Amino acid sequence: MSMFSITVPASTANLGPGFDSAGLALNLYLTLHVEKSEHWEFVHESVHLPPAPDASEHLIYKTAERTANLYHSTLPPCKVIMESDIPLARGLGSSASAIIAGIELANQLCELSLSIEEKLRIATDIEGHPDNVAASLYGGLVITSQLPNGDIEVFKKTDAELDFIVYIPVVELKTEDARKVLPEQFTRNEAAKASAVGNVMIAALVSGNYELAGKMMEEDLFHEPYRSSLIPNYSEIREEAKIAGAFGTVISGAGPTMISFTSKGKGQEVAAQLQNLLSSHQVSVLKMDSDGSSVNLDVNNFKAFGI
Ligand SMILES: Nc1ncnc2c1ncn2[C@@H]1O[C@H](COP(=O)(O)OP(=O)(O)O)[C@@H](O)[C@H]1O
Ligand SMILES: N[C@@H](CCOP(=O)(O)O)C(=O)O
Repeated sequence: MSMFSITVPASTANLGPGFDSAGLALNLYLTLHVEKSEHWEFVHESVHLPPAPDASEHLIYKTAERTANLYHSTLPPCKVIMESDIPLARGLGSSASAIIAGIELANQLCELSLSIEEKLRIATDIEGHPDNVAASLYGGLVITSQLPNGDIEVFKKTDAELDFIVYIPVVELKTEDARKVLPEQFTRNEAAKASAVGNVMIAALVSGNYELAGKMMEEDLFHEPYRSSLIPNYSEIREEAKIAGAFGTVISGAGPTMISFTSKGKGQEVAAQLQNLLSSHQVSVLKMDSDGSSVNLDVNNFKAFGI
């Protein structure tokens, strides 16, 4: 008998030049059903999830324990039944969604009453960058910046008139590996050019000038030039999606999935054309998730368990 469930959306990060800053929540979900138990146990019920490791090795448990410890609290043992639509290590923010789920789990079990800002700060400490975790937590399009004092500023927008097409290859690419190919440093000239591209892209995206936003997405200088060789069919997907009518196509997060932005209602047509060319990719049309993570209490059961 479930006490509560936690739902967390997937996300796409960067949107081209918004490296480690821009994120957008997508309507694929990680769901946890949490039951009281004598000992910790995870049960994975999805083709996207590998067999569950020991609880002590589970990213969600480790995140929940770290969160509880931060507030000098102890997690009561639970059985967690997990379902997921989010493919792992494909650039759709699976680790960020798991981290948000772990924080929400500790927040409920230990009655921490964390604010959304506190959740974001813990999640960013664990993930290393705020883009995916902010999108999964807040929903919508988020533009984030972590300040030197650790505070994280978040701008959120939910009214983008867009469809999103994801091209998911069979192969995995760990974010950790895709970060290793990036330069440690940029010259002032390189940094100025790269941030100018990002500035115009964000201004265009937020103001609804999607033609310009798509054009600038494809001009990224922060990460795409270094990662493109790791991405199956990178140039072909960009070129064919443009011909089919997409505003722009970029690497989703650290890849290997790519994502196109099209006008609302155009997604299916573009996806159908690209799926014909990409027999080994899964091509899907997704929508923005506007709400971010949520917790649904089964009030009767929650009280009955005395938590
Ligand atoms: N629901 C989950 N439960 C446990 N671990 C997860 C879950 N989702 C992701 N992970 C961990 O995160 C890794 C993928 O993270 P990462 O390389 O950052 O790719 P992604 O782009 O999918 O976030 C997986 O290999 C797994 O170790
Ligand atoms: N800004 C990060 C985003 C990683 O996203 P993921 O979905 O691949 O985990 C990066 O580009 O490394």
